[in-house]
Amino acid sequence: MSGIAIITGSVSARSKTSALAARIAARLVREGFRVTTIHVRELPAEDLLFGRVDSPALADAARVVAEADGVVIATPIYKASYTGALKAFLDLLPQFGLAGKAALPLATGGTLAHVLAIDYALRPVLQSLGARHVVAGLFLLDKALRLGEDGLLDVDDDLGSKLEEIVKPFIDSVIRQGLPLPAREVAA
Ligand SMILES: Cc1cc2nc3c(=O)[nH]c(=O)nc-3n(C[C@H](O)[C@H](O)[C@H](O)COP(=O)(O)O)c2cc1C
Repeated sequence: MSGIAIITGSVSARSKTSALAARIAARLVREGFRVTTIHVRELPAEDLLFGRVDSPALADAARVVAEADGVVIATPIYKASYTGALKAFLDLLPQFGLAGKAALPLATGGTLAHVLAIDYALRPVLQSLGARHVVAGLFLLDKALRLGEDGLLDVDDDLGSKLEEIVKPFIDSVIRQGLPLPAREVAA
């Protein structure tokens, strides 16, 4: 069974981004993946800031990423980019910590002015970490996301089909990486 690591970058306890990530997690579990979610806000802040990679909580989180076949990164946009908390965690990963993995970038934000933050901010860092395939991501406006009392995301048909559109290529990419390369590519 392939493993997926989901990394959420919100610092809020009641987070629309984390609710979005939970929805994606449930979809991936239904598909048969083993899913582990790392909420960066739950990692020890001082260890994160001081780059203590050997702290047990950070070492565990890094191991989850290392062992995953695919990674979903879900972040709110802060100051036109992904959050500093997320960056602190990504900085602790090895230089090519996403090598061989499929990656799905997700962002929530308050303004469409920053809809491209996925492409100009998040995608380059995933590529620099060696991700094999960064699939098309999704930016959602916070006002389009509603949380229920239980903290779960209300998903109407429109949102449901947007999520399906981005999850399917990610699943295909994770599955494809387990397949042998065509002979022509191996010989090259
Ligand atoms: C400190 C801070 C900075 C923000 N900066 C931006 C921004 O530059 N662009 C934007 O679109 N939204 C910005 N937002 C809005 C959040 O991205 C948006 O509300 C997001 O959905 C919050 O996600 P969460 O509920 O998971 O924390 C900012 C919010 C905060 C708290």
